[in-house]
Amino acid sequence: MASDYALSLEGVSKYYGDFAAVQDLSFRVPRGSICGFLGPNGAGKTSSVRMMLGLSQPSAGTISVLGGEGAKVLDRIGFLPEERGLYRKMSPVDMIVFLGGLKGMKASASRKKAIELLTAQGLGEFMYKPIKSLSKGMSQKVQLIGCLVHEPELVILDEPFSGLDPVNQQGLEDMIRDLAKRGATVLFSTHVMAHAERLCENVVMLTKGRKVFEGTLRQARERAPRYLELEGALTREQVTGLPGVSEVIDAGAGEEGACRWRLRFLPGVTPNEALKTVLVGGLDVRRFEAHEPTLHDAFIVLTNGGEPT
Ligand SMILES: Nc1ncnc2c1ncn2[C@@H]1O[C@H](COP(=O)(O)OP(=O)(O)OP(=O)(O)O)[C@@H](O)[C@H]1O
Repeated sequence: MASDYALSLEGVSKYYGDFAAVQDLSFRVPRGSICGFLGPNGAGKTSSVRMMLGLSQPSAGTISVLGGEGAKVLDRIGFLPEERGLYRKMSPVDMIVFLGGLKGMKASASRKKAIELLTAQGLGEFMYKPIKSLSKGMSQKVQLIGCLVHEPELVILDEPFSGLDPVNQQGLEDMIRDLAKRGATVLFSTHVMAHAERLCENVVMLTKGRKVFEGTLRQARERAPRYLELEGALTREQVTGLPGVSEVIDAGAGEEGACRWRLRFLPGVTPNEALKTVLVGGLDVRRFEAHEPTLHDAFIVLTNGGEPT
């Protein structure tokens, strides 16, 4: 029976000399899912991706890709590297036919697919012009289409959103969703949490080569503290005494001389009890706002601001 996982890493480490770029990394990506591979600069994302593809060998541990090893299943993988590079004098169609050929596609089949995908991505009028006449966003789309032309089962995208404007970022998000809809597995690396928040079921977070989190978006957000902001004629003593409060931060002056307090809560405690006490107790509150943590909040906590915990 085929494995339920498109990608599986077990105890993987990568040393460059004495320096450990990746340490004891284990995680799995279910088939047909979109996985965000998250971490600050230098976390070890690219080093890990290169090992998944068989472009470099792990110093320790094992990697299974589509039931085999990266180098053996390369034809079933689509890869967008962080460093982009296209032949500037070639046209998008010829470039994509060339890239399809590297994956064993016949020129007639890849040409048909290239025209179809370029047209769908709004590049119809540029498909026979030299790539050097395209904008950066357009070139990036061409490179992405080049890595998808052979309809790979697993798509690995290293920092695919970097250098794209918001409209092209949105277009790329749509392309990633479409890939998953047709059954492909997508893993993309990024340090911008908003993309992962919109796209992923599961995320893996790395810091300084070590995994600090693996799980669903909801599980990640639960790791960040919630907070409640209260504005009114309230003293620090009054808000500190509310149920479940772990920390009180002065958030500056509110309107008409009111105080603004930001309250953090003990792990697992919701702000509900504190709010009830405020309202039932008749405290002078003019405004309140409960803040649900975002993936960005979770990233800051889980990566300890980029330092290992
Ligand atoms: N070939 C190499 N030789 C020595 N050190 C390397 C090599 N490649 C990467 N490193 C180091 O390993 C660490 C992880 O780098 P890597 O490129 O994997 O991180 P990353 O998470 O992809 O970072 P970024 O988001 O900045 O691209 C960094 O400290 C980097 O300097």
